[in-house]
Amino acid sequence: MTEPLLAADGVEKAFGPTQALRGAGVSVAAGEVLAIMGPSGSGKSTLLHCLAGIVRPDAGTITYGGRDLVAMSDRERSALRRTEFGFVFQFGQLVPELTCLENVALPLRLAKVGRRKAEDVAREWLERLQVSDVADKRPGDVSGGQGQRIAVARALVTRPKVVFADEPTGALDSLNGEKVMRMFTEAARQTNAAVVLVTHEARVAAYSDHEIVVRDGRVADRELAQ
Ligand SMILES: Nc1ncnc2c1ncn2[C@@H]1O[C@H](COP(=O)(O)OP(=O)(O)OP(=O)(O)O)[C@@H](O)[C@H]1O
Repeated sequence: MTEPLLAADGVEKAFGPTQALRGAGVSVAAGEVLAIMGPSGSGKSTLLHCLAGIVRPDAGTITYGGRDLVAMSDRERSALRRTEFGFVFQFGQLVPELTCLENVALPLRLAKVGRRKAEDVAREWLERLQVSDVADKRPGDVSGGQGQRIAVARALVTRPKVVFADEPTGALDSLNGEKVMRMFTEAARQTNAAVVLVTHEARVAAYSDHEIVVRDGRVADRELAQ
């Protein structure tokens, strides 16, 4: 069995009186795409946020590359998110004032890569996601599917070890949603990144290697996708 890169066990999390997670466990290996499915309010996003070090669980363990994520300081976790994790969300993640190329180059610029080099690498990612033609447009002037492919390029440009995606195709029609998923999972596999994907759509989860179903804050089911 492949060694997990990221693993959670017995994770519990309450928001006031709401017990969002009640002992959830899951693991993902490098190069693997994991889909977290389940009904609305079952705890999918909370599990993703715990795995990504955004939310600290009340109990349970989360290990990333052999390191204890729960024990890390906020500063260490935010450094880890910046350097080793990438994120794709449903909406509003691109900076509207920047061009698509500048948006994709931004994480590299923040990591102190020079402008020319950052833009060269960003251009390669736009090509890979087949959105080179909108490089000089602003996010407000591109289609929803193009915008999500730009968001995927921006998440992958720093070659993160894990990419977290919460309903990345939730705002798209099925044709565009599948195109985004195909390009996203292909690109992630090429870089050997693990992908943790929250979705309620079976056709999106079909791009994963493993699916789990979260119900009432627990992992109800774990099965190999075909
Ligand atoms: N920051 C928060 N403050 C208070 N309650 C929260 C918070 N985040 C989540 N919850 C609650 O925790 C439960 C699980 O929420 P979560 O967003 O993880 O579910 P989900 O399965 O991702 O739902 P959806 O598919 O609707 O996005 C819900 O009852 C939700 O209202």
